[in-house]
Amino acid sequence: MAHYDTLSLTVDDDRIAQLTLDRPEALNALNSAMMAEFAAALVEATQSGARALILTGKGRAFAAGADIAEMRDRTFGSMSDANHLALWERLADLPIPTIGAINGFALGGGCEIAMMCDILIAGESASFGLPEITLGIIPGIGGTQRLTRIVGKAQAMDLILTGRRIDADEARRLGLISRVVVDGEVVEQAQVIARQIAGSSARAVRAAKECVLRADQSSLSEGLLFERRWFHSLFAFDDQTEGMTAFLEKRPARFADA
Ligand SMILES: C[C@@H](CO)C(=O)SCCNC(=O)CCNC(=O)[C@H](O)C(C)(C)COP(=O)(O)OP(=O)(O)OC[C@H]1O[C@@H](n2cnc3c(N)ncnc32)[C@H](O)[C@@H]1OP(=O)(O)O
Repeated sequence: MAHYDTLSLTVDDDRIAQLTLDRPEALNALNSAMMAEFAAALVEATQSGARALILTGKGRAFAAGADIAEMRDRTFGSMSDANHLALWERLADLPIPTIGAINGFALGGGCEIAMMCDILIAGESASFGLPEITLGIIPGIGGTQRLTRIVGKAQAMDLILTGRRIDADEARRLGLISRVVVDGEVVEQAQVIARQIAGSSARAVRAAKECVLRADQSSLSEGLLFERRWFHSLFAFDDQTEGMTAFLEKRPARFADA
């Protein structure tokens, strides 16, 4: 793995990649150096053959948002010419499942990156919010769009216009995250989920991810057709025969790429 200054990337023997944001002294504030390294690390993780990626933060935050010190003196020209913050979107395009393991603060851009993950689990004392309004700006890493799709207009307006923070239980009630776990066990629990995914058929996992994501972006009839076509196509591969044979022979399936 390459050396990074603002994050670390590991890939273990089970082909689980873990990307850890690593600027704990600034609560993992997302600066330009981290954004460039993040994009490079995603490429490296994918090329390593990883079957799932865990994203977490070092210290008492997942990430407390974009780096305010770095942004304060920026101008409209420098922000728009550089299409600032656009690189973070690469996470949403990753072909393998992503699991956000949220410890502590996930605010502003931290919350927005978390919402890009496919599966999101958080420690009991994690907190989420989009406080950009208090800085005289709005979310810039997809926060208004993703939050509205996830929780609906009224809740999104409430959270974005007031900038208030919510705890892990409220985030789960609203649908932002899927599981709340004991603080300190977030990464461990994410690894359990990642191993389960890595032991499944790689093609079926990819198909499932593409279909679920399609649900957000297409009409129901297009989504249903997309799902059915993927379903049919999985019968072209050995994993389907192996999965069904294993069930009938009452043994665990042994998928080729697991
Ligand atoms: C543009 C959009 C993306 O769409 C954004 O993300 S804008 C940023 C939105 N985020 C915020 O507004 C959160 C800012 N941070 C806080 O409100 C607080 O730090 C806190 C998360 C509530 C934690 O407060 P606490 O009192 O526990 O800790 P400190 O405030 O002393 O923070 C420690 C240390 O980290 C620095 N820091 C925290 N967040 C950021 C940030 N977003 N950018 C830059 N630096 C940040 C903070 O300045 C402290 O540094 P120190 O004074 O110790 O040098």
